[in-house]
Amino acid sequence: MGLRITVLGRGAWGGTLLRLWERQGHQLRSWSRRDGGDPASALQDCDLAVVAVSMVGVAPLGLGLQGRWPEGLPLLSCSKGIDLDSLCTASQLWRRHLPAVPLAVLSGPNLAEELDRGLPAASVLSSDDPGLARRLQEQLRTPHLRLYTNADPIGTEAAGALKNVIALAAGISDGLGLGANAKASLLCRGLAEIAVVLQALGGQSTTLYGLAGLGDLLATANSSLSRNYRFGSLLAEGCDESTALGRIGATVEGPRTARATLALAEREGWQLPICAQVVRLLAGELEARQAVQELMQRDLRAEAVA
Ligand SMILES: NC(=O)C1=CN([C@@H]2O[C@H](COP(=O)(O)OP(=O)(O)OC[C@H]3O[C@@H](n4cnc5c(N)ncnc54)[C@H](OP(=O)(O)O)[C@@H]3O)[C@@H](O)[C@H]2O)C=CC1
Ligand SMILES: O=C(CO)COP(=O)(O)O
Repeated sequence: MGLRITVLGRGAWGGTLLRLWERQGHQLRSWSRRDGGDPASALQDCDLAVVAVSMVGVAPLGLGLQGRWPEGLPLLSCSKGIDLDSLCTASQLWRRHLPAVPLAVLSGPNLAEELDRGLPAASVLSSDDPGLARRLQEQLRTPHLRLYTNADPIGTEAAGALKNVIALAAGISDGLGLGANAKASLLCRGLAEIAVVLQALGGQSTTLYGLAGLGDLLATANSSLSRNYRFGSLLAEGCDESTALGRIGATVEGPRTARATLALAEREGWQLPICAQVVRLLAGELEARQAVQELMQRDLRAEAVA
């Protein structure tokens, strides 16, 4: 039997998920900020709430729904990033506002446009509650979207957030025409930076090499369908942040996530050189080629991750 699913946030990703599951025979309803109205009313009499708003929308939405969430209604969080104000992932914010909500995270190499075209993809459903993850895996899979489970929501989110920063850097590298060696080196050292954050936040290293980590990094760092990658190539052309954001005209999570991650890194004493150069570039402190040069000239070290 089909589920009654409410999608909160009908942007590119929310819209794609809506169409995907509607085709599977589920009953879909949605709410988006541009509709106005009360999101809580869209949650009445449904079996699952899927949240696909940008990271900036998570905290205000959580605040607005606090104390008004239907008891026992599971929430599937699909936002990828680290919130700049709280330095939290989406599920950490949801836990703050809705402490008792049954919570799962969806993340993986899922460029919306490819899924809309009916191309095959895989993704991971992550929850501290293995029963919830397995139930959603069974109910939400489609012939074109193969779902796996894991029990590492924080690692899954850390990987999904940080890959956007590295995909942005990959767009810069390709935009500057630095070649395959540079790109491969950047992705490897980028993966090492993702590992630092993931492990420090309590995530599991298997997640790093799974769909939400390496999988999503490969998809977004190699596709011009990725807004983060395209944003990076615009920086390489010499655009500043606001011009590049204006040209893309949709959510680009990498810049805010890079700033939030660097704030965490400064607080916790992590070394994240690529992320730090992205933030300096965004601030207009240096040009893209100079950022690369400085990365190449850092003190030599062993390859170890942390
Ligand atoms: N596009 C993709 O391929 C994928 C995206 N994601 C993630 O999904 C999230 C959404 O991305 P995507 O749909 O592509 O982005 P879009 O820019 O297409 O849409 C953004 C969505 O967020 C909503 N939103 C923004 N700010 C607020 C706010 N303050 N309060 C409430 N809602 C808000 C928008 O509402 P409205 O337009 O109604 O104002 C819209 O529904 C991001 O975290 C992204 O990383 C994950 C996997 C794939
Ligand atoms: O997360 C995504 C694909 O998995 C979407 O990437 P962009 O936000 O860079 O378009």
